[in-house]
Amino acid sequence: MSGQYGGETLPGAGANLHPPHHTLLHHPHLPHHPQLCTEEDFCKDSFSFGVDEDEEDEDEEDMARALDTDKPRILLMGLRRSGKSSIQKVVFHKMSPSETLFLESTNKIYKDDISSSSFVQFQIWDFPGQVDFFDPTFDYEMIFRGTGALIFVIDAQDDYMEALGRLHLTVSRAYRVNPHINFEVFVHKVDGLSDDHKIETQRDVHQRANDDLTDAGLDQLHLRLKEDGSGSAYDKDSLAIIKLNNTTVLYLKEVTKFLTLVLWAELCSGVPAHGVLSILQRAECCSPQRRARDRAPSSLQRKTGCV
Ligand SMILES: Nc1nc2c(ncn2[C@@H]2O[C@H](COP(=O)(O)OP(=O)(O)OP(=O)(O)O)[C@@H](O)[C@H]2O)c(=O)[nH]1
Repeated sequence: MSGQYGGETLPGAGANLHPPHHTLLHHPHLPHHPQLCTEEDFCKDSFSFGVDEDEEDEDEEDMARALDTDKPRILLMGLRRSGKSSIQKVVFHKMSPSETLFLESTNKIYKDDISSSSFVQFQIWDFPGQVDFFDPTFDYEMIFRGTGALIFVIDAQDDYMEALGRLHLTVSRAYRVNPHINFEVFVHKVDGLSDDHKIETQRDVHQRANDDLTDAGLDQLHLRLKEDGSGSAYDKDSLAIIKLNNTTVLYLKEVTKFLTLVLWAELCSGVPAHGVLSILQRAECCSPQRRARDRAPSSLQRKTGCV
């Protein structure tokens, strides 16, 4: 892996990508939540499968607590090192892309409560690279049952055939448990690809993923990609729109050449706003009371049905 990523070259990057700790995960402008603090706090607020016995009780309690909530849940899944934790931390914790070089591999499921207000609340669950559906301590049925959206991350710089196999397994299992899950495929790490190669990769992933589903008799399940390849990666039409339920809609957009996604909303003002806080605040504009006060819907509002 190159040491350059996110526009900055880090001294020693590449030589040692995993020093023991990185800095704060909590962004001062995000509403404080006990589950969004330092790395230590963050780690405590996780649960796992296939762990040491003495950790098991605690993990089960965490799991029970996490499942016992009405908050919409987004799962981040994909192969090891595909960039799941980076997406989560850049989007929701304002970590800089270059800092993600130092992220350690996730070996537990990390759940993250995002609570911007009483109106917009949801959980992001970041999974370790290789979820073992056959591990008896991993109750995937229970997890999928309460899931609103599943984001599958694919590393575009890697050979993605294995990722496609894993995507198929994951989506077909999840769909059988809960056909209402919103599936999103993020072809990630496109910064290393030329524009043509990027579009080609996205199309190929899309085609193969849907062909696999059709072959498995799941043609009613058509996967959408974050990018449709029809225009620039930075067009606002290339937004990933994740509807978690009837009231919460997330918008994820690739805005820099290097990484990834920021939440974006122009729900009410028509003026794009970047950053998780702004979208979460703006998402509140979608409340029925607020909508009643607002004027004619923007094109994005019409597109998303959030009018
Ligand atoms: N070039 C490039 N590298 C990225 C991008 N996003 C993440 N990375 C790097 O990819 C590596 C793996 O990122 P992680 O976020 O830890 O990946 P993960 O999927 O959570 O990995 P596991 O925890 O092992 O499942 C890190 O070194 C990141 O800096 C990107 O958009 N472009």
